[in-house]
Amino acid sequence: MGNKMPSLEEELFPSTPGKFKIERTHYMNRQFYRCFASSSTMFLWTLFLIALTASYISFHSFVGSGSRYLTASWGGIQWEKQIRVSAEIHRDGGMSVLVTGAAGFVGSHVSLALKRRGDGVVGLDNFNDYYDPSLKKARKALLKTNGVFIVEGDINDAKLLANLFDVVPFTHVMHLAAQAGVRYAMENPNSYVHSNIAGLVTLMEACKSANPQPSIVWASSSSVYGLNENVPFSELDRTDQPASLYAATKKAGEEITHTYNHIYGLSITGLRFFTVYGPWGRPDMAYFSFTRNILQGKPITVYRGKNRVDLARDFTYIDDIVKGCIGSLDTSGNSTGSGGKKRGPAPFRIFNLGNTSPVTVPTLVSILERHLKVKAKRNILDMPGNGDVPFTHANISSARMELGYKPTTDLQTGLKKFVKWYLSYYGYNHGGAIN
Ligand SMILES: O=C(O)[C@H]1O[C@H](OP(=O)(O)OP(=O)(O)OC[C@H]2O[C@@H](n3ccc(=O)[nH]c3=O)[C@H](O)[C@@H]2O)[C@H](O)[C@@H](O)[C@@H]1O
Repeated sequence: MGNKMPSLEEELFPSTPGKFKIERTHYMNRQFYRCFASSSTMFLWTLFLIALTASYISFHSFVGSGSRYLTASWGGIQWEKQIRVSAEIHRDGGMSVLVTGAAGFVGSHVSLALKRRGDGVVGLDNFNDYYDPSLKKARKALLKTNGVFIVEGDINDAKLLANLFDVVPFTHVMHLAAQAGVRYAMENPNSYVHSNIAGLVTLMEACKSANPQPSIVWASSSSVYGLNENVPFSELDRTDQPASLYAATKKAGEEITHTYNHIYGLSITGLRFFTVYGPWGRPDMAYFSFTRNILQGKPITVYRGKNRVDLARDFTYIDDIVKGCIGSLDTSGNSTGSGGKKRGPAPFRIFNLGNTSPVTVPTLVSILERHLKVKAKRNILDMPGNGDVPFTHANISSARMELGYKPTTDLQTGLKKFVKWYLSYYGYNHGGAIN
């Protein structure tokens, strides 16, 4: 009997289902001939096979729903192990954070920063194709080499969320998964409802039922200020005049999270991000698509507001946003509920995270031209009624006071870092479509 027998784990969790069948048949045939060489050996083999079958059945009842573990893309012993390892905390007083949208722009940066300081991080992302999924896969690979495991799944999958909370008692959730983009909401409105409303509620349900309940920090948007004209935008200004469906779903998110805070005692911090940019950024955003088109010698469309006024944004560099996110996690305070019941009041906070110095879109283009050393072909167009707002400008005194938030990167410096990354990632001759 010189042949190595497959271990129980190899039998139950073959690397591919096809391999399982072939190897097993082959193995059985060999054993069949050997066994029948002697009847006493045959008796022993019968006993062995009965024992093997019994342990197979009992193992399945132990894991609860065997079919899910063997057929779903998530689940299983190996999967759980990767999650536990990724969630391990390596510093005193550290936290274990579930980061949704971890393969996204902000999500990947926050995950890395948390991991580097010793916190446990598990990512969740559905890798949808709103923009080139290969960029998301590249971010995933970067996170993997830094010890962050990203689960491939959707925040609408309540079973998956419950399972994740069963495996790891997350202290915090950094919720960054969303359908982003202001103008795309006219093309695909339902994707905003799916991720920003339905997905958010499914996540809140999972958080409220988890024991212990995590504290939640999540991404709202500067777009909630909509048609507000008070500048700079303060958290106390009105936010009931959204200009796009995207903004409306983010505003709805602020109201939805408030009810979960009120009814279930979940600690909630909503962050209104102001046009975040930087390395590993989102290809659908203006600074990114302008860079691609300028390098390819293609024209760019620069929108202009009423009365030929330039549009302006309070562009905020990714590293500053990451600091704001981590400051929010560190100061979030605990959720108070348990068993789905509120035990006392919990914090409910909303902060602007901006740069406090708006820059016009034509100036953004000029900075890019300088860094790229290529002149842009500009098409100036009156802003269509597509959900855009003319300008944004953040008042950040609240975030400064409560989170110690202090942006330090101006647009010129931040774009230089972006261009450097862009050229190293795509090269000068990146010809393929980015979106
Ligand atoms: O701060 C926010 O809340 C939002 O910031 C960005 O939205 P937006 O400011 O519209 O960012 P871009 O799409 O990069 O547009 C920036 C500016 O460039 C202008 N633009 C955009 C595209 C284009 O082809 N031409 C052009 O002039 C837009 O009108 C806007 O004024 C993000 O895309 C949203 O996900 C985020 O929530």
